[in-house]
Amino acid sequence: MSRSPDMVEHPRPRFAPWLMEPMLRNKGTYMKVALAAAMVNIFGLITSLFTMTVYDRVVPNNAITSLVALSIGLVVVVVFDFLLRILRAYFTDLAGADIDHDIGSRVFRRLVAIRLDQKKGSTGALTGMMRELETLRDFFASATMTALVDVPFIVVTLVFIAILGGPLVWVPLAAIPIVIGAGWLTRPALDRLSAKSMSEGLTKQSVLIETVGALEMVKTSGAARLLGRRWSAANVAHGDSSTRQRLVSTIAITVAASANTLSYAGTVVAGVFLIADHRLTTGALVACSILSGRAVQPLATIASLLSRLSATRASYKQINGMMETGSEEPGAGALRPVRFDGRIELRGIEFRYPGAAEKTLDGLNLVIPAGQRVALLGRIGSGKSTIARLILGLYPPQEGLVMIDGTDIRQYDPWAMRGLIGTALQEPVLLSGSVRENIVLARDGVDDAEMLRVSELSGAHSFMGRIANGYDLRLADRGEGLSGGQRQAISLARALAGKPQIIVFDEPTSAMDQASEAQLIGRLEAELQGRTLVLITHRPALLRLVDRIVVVENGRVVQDGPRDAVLKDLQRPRVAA
Ligand SMILES: Nc1ncnc2c1ncn2[C@@H]1O[C@H](COP(=O)(O)OP(=O)(O)OP(=O)(O)O)[C@@H](O)[C@H]1O
Repeated sequence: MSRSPDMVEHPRPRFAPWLMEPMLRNKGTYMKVALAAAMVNIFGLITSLFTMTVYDRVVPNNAITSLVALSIGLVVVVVFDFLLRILRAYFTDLAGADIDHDIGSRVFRRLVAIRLDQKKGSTGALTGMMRELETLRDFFASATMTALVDVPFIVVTLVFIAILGGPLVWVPLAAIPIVIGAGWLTRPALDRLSAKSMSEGLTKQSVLIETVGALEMVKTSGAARLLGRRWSAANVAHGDSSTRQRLVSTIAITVAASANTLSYAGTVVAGVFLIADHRLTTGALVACSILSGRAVQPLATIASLLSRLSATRASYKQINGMMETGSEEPGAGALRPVRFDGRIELRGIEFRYPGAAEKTLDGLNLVIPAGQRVALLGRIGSGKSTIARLILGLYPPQEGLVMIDGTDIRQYDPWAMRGLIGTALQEPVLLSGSVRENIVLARDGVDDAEMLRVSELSGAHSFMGRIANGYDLRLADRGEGLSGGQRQAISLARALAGKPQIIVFDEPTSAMDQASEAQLIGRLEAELQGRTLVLITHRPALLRLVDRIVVVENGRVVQDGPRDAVLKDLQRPRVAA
């Protein structure tokens, strides 16, 4: 009788697809690793048989001819063993590098697509988490794979000992539970300490990133003392938990090492009695003592892996948390517009930032017809930049709709949609690399001619032209090496490149002098004809660019009309209530 599909339970996979898929893709390579590892184990057994034969047959009979033959055989085994070990390491690294590359790109793609309203943790914590990928890759892709192949050979080795040495097999058998027990007993403490140590490591990283990113401010505002305190507190906490974590894992690893020695020595001691009873030859004893060490050895490796398992699990949880955070990655049915007319509508918007007590936008309605140029005015903190963020789909509103060209923007592929909107936000953030790269940003359809055109428009050309190799000038992180106004001009050029039909400018000239601003406005007037402009500004001069002014207060539109009428009204002296 066939079961209905609904009755079939689908257990949650133990590991997430971002980890499993790249590993399974390398199945073939791991099979080769397993084969090489199996051969290496078999060679180990052969070596012990060689020793036994030498002790039992060659030494008593002084059989030099046999010794030569055996030695030649052994040399062949050693050569193969050498080659297979190298191949094993090579294939493991090959698969590791492939997995690393695959997981790395998946995690990076996800990081860029992370939904800002669901993002948790500071920049430092997020970058620290990327470092955890190393721990994860190393565990899953390298060491564990090799160790796992050795495990079945524990049984084979024990069977060999039982055949050669009979009851001697009880010695390594007794050592095995000790190793496993030490591993399991220390696990809970290790789990706890690993998670603690990792989160404290991330705190350290956060302080560091914040300090390095704001070095100029740290020096000028005297923030070094505050940050120094935070750094040493994070350092002490991290040092403390790492020391404890290492201590516990050392205990487990050392128990395994001691069990290995005990197993070897115990076999020798017990073997002496068996030889006395004529139940064992000297050669068999030597072979058994070698083999008993080999039987426990993989467990020692596993004990050390178990001690790393906790750290790996903590890293896995951390990265998986990020991978499961809401993503902007578009579904299969997402719309990918190639051009906008430029009509923007915000309908009944209620918006509160995650964790904020107050609503930032409260019942906001705004329709901007295609091709209209609108300024958003309002006091600081009134919600103007938030409106821009909502139009760009950086945050979804809790209530209401944001539409472009009559379509709810949630239906658009966010990357495709933002590619059609020219955006210059309040903080002009440049990247390391050349000025050219900063303007073009590897976008299709922005060639050198377009780059020069927009640089002239934004005013960037006036200073880039004066610098030798202007556009190939390499900038340090965040565009260090350029003035605030220069950075702003480059960020404007970036926004204008490709002639987007919709432009969103947030304080685009705040760092410019009046003359540069006036020239820019003159050039933009012609450029922005027929395009939709959302301009957020406190600078009156810029209002020349717009047809309409919308005044925002406490997240609502309180005034809206043609530019001159609203300006006149705003300039009228207010009568105190
Ligand atoms: N990422 C954020 N998380 C939480 N609250 C935020 C965030 N960004 C802004 N806010 C809050 O939202 C409110 C509106 O901010 P917004 O940046 O939209 O103001 P604005 O009108 O653009 O101000 P300004 O003219 O100073 O740029 C502010 O009270 C601010 O505290």
